[in-house]
Amino acid sequence: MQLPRDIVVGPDVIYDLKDVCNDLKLKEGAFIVTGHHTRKIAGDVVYDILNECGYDPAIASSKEASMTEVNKIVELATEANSRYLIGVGSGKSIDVAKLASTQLDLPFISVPTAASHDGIVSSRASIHDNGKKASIEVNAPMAVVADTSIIAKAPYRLLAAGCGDIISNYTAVLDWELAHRLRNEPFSEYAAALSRMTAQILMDSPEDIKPELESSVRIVVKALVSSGVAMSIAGSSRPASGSEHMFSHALDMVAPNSALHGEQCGVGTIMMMYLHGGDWKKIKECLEIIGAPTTASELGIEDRYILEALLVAHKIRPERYTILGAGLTPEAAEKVARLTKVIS
Ligand SMILES: NC(=O)C1=CN([C@@H]2O[C@H](COP(=O)(O)OP(=O)(O)OC[C@H]3O[C@@H](n4cnc5c(N)ncnc54)[C@H](OP(=O)(O)O)[C@@H]3O)[C@@H](O)[C@H]2O)C=CC1
Ligand SMILES: O=C(CO)COP(=O)(O)O
Ligand SMILES: [Zn+2]
Repeated sequence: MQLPRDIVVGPDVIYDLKDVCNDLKLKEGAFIVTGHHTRKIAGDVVYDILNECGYDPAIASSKEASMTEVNKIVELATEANSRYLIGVGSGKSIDVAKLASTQLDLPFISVPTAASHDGIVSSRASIHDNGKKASIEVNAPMAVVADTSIIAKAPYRLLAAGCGDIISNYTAVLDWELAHRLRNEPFSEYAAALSRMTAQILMDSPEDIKPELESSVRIVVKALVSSGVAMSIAGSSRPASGSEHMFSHALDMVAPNSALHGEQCGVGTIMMMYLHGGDWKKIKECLEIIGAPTTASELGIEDRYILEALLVAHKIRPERYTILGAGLTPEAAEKVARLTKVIS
């Protein structure tokens, strides 16, 4: 099991990066992978911090989580003789840096600028290749530096999306238990309990999550860290990714304009909880309090794509058994989407 050695969360901790690097015996040879927006927000700050220490860093922006971008970063980091990689930004930049560092067999540090997904700490990378998204086992970050002052200034939509990604742990664990019972799939009680407890913390007090509040960011970041740790314990994304994630991945494929990963997973959780016979109304209510989308129109996605995604979701990852089983009939898909008021 791989876990980060240092996890630093709090206001202005980006300026502790030098100490974190020193603790890990990482000095010269940083390669910073950042995004187009997040470069100005934090990528250049990280560059300046390391440059002022005389560590001679290199920096590149990545535009998408694709194998093309991973190959580009591997090439640039090799040319620069880099000794470690730092992913600074959103889910896509972090995933690209994570996979590139694994391919190069170099240490990786995660510096998220938004609390929008639990990949900030996980030993997985979600990368597009040949039109399909793959969840790849990678080395976990050696350290995570989550500056809550930066994250609190990110658009609130990103924080609400992170809550959707956490709440989705409920149905992910139910799917995992189902697969364990029906298919004798290996199951970790500890990873499942950690994942469920993480979702429970948010469900118990969703009103604590508010825009521009450093305390809200701290709650969500800590939950995302726990969720990522649960994946590392399990050695797969099972504790945090079930049928609701398959629905989100399917939506990414069928909808012309998909929404944020965590937003789609939250809406997926409402519908998958209905299929599990659980309290889907509570999930919906909790997302509403947080201010995350609960309907197709709030996602900015037409109803017909929701139905299309529901029909193909079981094919996204056939080896991962979930409540979707061999797939929904068109009538069942329409029923779950209408009853849960995801479509009107
Ligand atoms: N590896 C894993 O275990 C997991 C991976 N994922 C993956 O992560 C991705 C989703 O990540 P997510 O972060 O939701 O979405 P994106 O990576 O699509 O980022 C959304 C946008 O937010 C911007 N952004 C980030 N931080 C800030 C900020 N502080 N201020 C202003 N804008 C900001 C980004 O800018 P910029 O253009 O600079 O990037 C980007 O345009 C998906 O590809 C998903 O599959 C999700 C969960 C787990
Ligand atoms: O998004 C994830 C967990 O929140 C990772 O899951 P996937 O394995 O579905 O990419
Ligand atoms: Zn997710």
